Amino acid sequence: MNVAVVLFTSDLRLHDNPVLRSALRDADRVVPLFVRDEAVHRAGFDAPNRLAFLADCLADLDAGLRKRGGRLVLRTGAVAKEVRRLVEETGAGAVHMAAGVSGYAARREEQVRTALADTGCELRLHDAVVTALAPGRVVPSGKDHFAVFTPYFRRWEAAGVRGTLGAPRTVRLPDGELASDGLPARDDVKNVSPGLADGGERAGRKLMTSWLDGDMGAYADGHDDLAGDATSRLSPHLHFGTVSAAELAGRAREKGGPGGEAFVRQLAWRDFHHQVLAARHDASWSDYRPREDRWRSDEDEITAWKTGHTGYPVVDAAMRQLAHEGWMHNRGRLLAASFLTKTLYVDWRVGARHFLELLVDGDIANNQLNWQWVAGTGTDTRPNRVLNPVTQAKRYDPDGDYVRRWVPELAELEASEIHEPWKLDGLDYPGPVVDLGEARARFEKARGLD
Ligand SMILES: Cc1cc2nc3c(=O)[nH]c(=O)nc-3n(C[C@H](O)[C@H](O)[C@H](O)COP(=O)(O)OP(=O)(O)OC[C@H]3O[C@@H](n4cnc5c(N)ncnc54)[C@H](O)[C@@H]3O)c2cc1C
Repeated sequence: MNVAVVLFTSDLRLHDNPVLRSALRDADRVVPLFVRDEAVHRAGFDAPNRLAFLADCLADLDAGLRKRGGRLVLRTGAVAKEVRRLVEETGAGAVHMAAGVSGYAARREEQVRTALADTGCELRLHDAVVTALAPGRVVPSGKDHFAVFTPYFRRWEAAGVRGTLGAPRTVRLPDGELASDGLPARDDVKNVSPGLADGGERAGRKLMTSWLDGDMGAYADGHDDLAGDATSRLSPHLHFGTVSAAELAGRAREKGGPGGEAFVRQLAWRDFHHQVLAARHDASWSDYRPREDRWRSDEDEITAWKTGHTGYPVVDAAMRQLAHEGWMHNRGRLLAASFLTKTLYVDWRVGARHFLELLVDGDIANNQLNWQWVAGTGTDTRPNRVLNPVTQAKRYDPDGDYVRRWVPELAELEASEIHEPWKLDGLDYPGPVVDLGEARARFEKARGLD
């Protein structure tokens, strides 16, 4: 009996999963394993919204495996130790897992490799599982990653994504009993955002299909329209791997048209940030391009930002959407992050940490590098641009419907009033936490632009 272990990580799916397919090709018995890693818990990365979504994903993965004759084995502890234990229990000859991009993933890979060193069992890593294109697959000459998106995108497009793999028909477990912890239940997780989406591969594939079958044409012009909500909302599924980035990019490319092209470009942004982090693990919490910032830290202002009470309606709407759904529209993320880092001139790490506490798609590569992009310490080629929350609101929420949805205090206001409520009297809504002109001057001085 030839046994392989499949260690599921950020690839909680049966469709288009090169890790699972390789294991099934190489071995006649496969043990699907997920380890609830103590290190993730210690790092505080198991925030309630992601834990709840993960519970859905594990339940669905287990159900899909059972339909095919298998099941998910769940263990809790240090990943390397648990993998070794299972290898000893089953006599597995190989452990298959997806290659990751973060420092955490690199350490985990190394620990598993070390733990297996004297077992005769090999670790096999698979590329292009978490991303559509593997990090390092395209690089500028003499460098290990692209630091600018546009040239990366040209090479990304030319390289093309790999073909899609189907889901396996059967998964055969080794003979005998295998111990497993009980699956976590979403309902047992406390402090979950009330509007959190459902997780799991079936939910992800349903969303992907309706997105690809829908009017993607509207995406090209509408993806920045805050109230229109015309983006895919697939980010949590891409984060947990319940939807494959390669399959999604391949299918969106086939669909084509301006909407399909604009959407594929966003998927390439995801790969771009992943290849930056893969080459620069330190960029998760250190400035990618230090600017000698001496950030401010006013606790009242930070609290106003976190709770959606800055007095700038579009920023407050975005922050309240985050609290309610565990998700925020991309334009909202840009505005909220610009407001914190450039208008309040607060360290991007404060904002990134808060986002990671709430975002269901909270992802080290995408979150930290987007925060750095906005703060001007990352890969933006115009690092000192400041987004004005009033002009941006008038442009991306012209009727005020996004603000009305999330800031009920302002629901009765006309479109012409809603983005500047300080001009009106008698509202139960805070005044602006800062004057925009003064804030811009402060930022320009700090960056030596005055
Ligand atoms: C400050 C800030 C923090 C962010 N934090 C995260 C995060 O933790 N996790 C996360 O997945 N995305 C993050 N993003 C990127 C982006 O906002 C979300 O991916 C997007 O809003 C998710 O919605 P969607 O799936 O409907 O996107 P769509 O517009 O439908 O795009 C499809 C997919 O493309 C990818 N994508 C889109 N925009 C970006 C981008 N700017 N960078 C990288 N990938 C992108 C995402 O995987 C997304 O699901 C952040 C952006 C900013 C400005």
